[in-house]
Amino acid sequence: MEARSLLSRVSSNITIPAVQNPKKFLSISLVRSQKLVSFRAQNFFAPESVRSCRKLDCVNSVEKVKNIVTDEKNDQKDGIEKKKLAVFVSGGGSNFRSIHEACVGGSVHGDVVVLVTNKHGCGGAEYARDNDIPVISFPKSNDEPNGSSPNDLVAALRKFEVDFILLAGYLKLIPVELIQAYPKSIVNIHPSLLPAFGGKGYYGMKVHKAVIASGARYSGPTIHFVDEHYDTGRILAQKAVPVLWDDTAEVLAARVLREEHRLYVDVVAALCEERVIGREDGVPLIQSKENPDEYS
Ligand SMILES: Nc1nc2c(c(=O)[nH]1)N[C@@H](CN(C=O)c1ccc(C(=O)N[C@@H](CCC(=O)O)C(=O)O)cc1)CN2
Ligand SMILES: NCC(=O)N[C@@H]1O[C@H](COP(=O)([O-])[O-])[C@@H](O)[C@H]1O
Repeated sequence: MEARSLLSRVSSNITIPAVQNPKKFLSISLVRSQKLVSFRAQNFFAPESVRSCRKLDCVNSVEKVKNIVTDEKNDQKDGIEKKKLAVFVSGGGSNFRSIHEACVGGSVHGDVVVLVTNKHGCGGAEYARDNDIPVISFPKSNDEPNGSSPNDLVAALRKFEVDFILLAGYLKLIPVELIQAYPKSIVNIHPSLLPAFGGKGYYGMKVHKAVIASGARYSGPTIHFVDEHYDTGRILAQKAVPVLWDDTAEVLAARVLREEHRLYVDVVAALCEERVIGREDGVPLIQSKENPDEYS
């Protein structure tokens, strides 16, 4: 069904406070002119000094989005605070690097405040250390005897005042403790067009080999919210790329990865600018920065 047909007009701006769980308070406002809900979780576990009501005024007018004013001193852009990001990696971390570079360059209104990995020697962790980004090992394992427990990791992420968790080539299952602590605030990038070629066993080159063996003519990255199972959370963004007749898994992987870097930066920018809107049926949409009446 066309997205527009699901969008109907409501007469006034209604704020519906909904406590999603004792650790979080979700303030949801219906946008005046469309039945869309923007959401941001407020973290009650932040120290009192930084706890602030970040109830979001939904932005749906061209004026508001276009007249974005950057207040460098207070890390604000048109009243929207800069978001604190935790990135989870297991490997080389090229998606992590492109997100970090976008934060440093200003195209993403966020800061990577901590890196989490199950491989403390991986390329992503090396890059984090080279850029003075703290590294946390998770989970505890034979390889990582100093790894954190789920509850210790949640406590650490609270101390870093993390707003969003970005999985970028992280190869372990995120436990329910983390998902409950960060509702609608954990996203993952997967290198196929989910729901195809996803789930346990589908990661890295295994995904691209399966795509080629299937004869699929298209593949591409999917970014989705994370739930308690592998690759079954709500899809937020996708980008199709062609699969050519003579592609090897490596060639296809490189083509998909180039699009991953672009797509993830665009999605993280939307998350940090609070342009992710819930459609009436629960499908998350991204509001266009250039034309706020358009969604994708
Ligand atoms: N709760 C969730 N955790 C994670 C998700 C998710 O959607 N929900 N996404 C994955 C990333 N991922 C696909 O995008 C993925 C990663 C790893 C696996 C997998 O089968 N892993 C193997 C172990 C691999 C290893 O340790 O080297 C396994 O579990 O047997 C599937 C999909 C991140 N976490
Ligand atoms: N199922 C999870 C999965 O396969 N994730 C994939 O791992 C790669 C990590 O690359 P990077 O470390 O260079 O960002 C990326 O292609 C990402 O989509």
